[in-house]
Amino acid sequence: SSVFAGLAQAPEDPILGVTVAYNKDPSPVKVNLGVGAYRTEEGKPLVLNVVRRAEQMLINNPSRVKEYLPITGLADFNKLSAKLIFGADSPAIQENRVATVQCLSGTGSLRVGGEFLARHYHERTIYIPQPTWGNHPKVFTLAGLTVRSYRYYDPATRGLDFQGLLEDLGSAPSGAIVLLHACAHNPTGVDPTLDQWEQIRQLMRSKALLPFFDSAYQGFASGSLDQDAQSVRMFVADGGELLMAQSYAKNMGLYGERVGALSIVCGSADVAVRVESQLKLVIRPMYSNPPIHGASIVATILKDSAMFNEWTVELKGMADRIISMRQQLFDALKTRETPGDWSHIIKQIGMFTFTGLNSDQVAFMRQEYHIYMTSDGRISMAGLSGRTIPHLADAIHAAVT
Ligand SMILES: Cc1[nH+]cc(COP(=O)(O)O)c(/C=N/[C@@H](CC(=O)O)C(=O)O)c1O
Repeated sequence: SSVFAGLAQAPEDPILGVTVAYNKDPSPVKVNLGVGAYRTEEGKPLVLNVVRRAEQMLINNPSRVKEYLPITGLADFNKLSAKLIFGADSPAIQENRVATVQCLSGTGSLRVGGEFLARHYHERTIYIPQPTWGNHPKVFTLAGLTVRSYRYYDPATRGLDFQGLLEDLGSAPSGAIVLLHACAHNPTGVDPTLDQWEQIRQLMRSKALLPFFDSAYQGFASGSLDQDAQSVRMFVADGGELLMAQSYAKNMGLYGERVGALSIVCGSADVAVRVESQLKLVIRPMYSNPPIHGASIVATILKDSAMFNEWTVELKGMADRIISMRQQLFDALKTRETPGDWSHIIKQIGMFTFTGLNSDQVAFMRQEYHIYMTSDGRISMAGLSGRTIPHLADAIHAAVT
């Protein structure tokens, strides 16, 4: 017998469980469009050339050791990560008002930030977009925050519910925390325009709402690292405070290395010093200190201008391939005269298309066509290729007719 004999079987994760089901399917025509992980035209995971070069340099470095990193992580990596998202000319960086800690990828950065806020911030409520990344509510609830939603997506227009967003944030208690996707909103692929971001910023600052940015796709939405950071930089430019979770999983293809950073932009340098000291008390009993390998790869690339440029070229290549998948899927549905307006496929940006297909149609496509996607109708465009697009278009056509 076991002391855990009474334990219930937990359900599979809505996103990562799709890969579990996909792996069990023996069909030769199966396609995995679930997890947001980039695949090449040949359907294979991609290790960027610049990452391989950086790893080679690290391995060849005779003085390389495997000592513990500080609780806050690799110092070079932290400085370079802040520069990447806030900009090399960021006033907040120049005034030493940014506390940055290396965390376990985007998820770890969100969790450490959530725990820090639950411990040290006066407002325990965090407003997250409806819909949002499936893990967000669990991360913040377990961190000790109270999760509420703000309207974000309008199914009727398949666009932003901007009025609903402004109303919900307008009626939030002053000082509440607001989670914002920096770019390439997951799962909808719908981002506010720069004008709308400015209205959001004004409303939030007028109510002292605390921005918590989640940047998991910088460079993936537009292909430009700077363009995809514009929303964040508008908030930093006004001198206000914010939290920022960064992930290198997608834009540097470091999924399994778990490389990310949490930055807190503070009102003054001496506050930033105290914030960093308190972040260490969150991290030490959680995982003590972060892994060295992935952060060393990122620091090697970001600090060398030639490697940085090579990275931006490879990143744009990934973004462009995803955009061409959008166009090809849209064209394939047009050719089939599939009923409905599918223009959102080419209007949405980032890794995902929020198709509008319902859970029954998703289940049908899995059973009949071995297409694997999340039940909310989200498709990871990076999982497609010229070879699989016709098969997906056939499945969508059959599902809606
Ligand atoms: C918005 C967002 N934020 C954070 C993460 C966490 O990424 P990390 O690997 O911890 O750096 C992901 C991952 N999203 C994809 C993978 C996943 O669900 O874990 C996805 O939505 O498929 C996000 O989509």
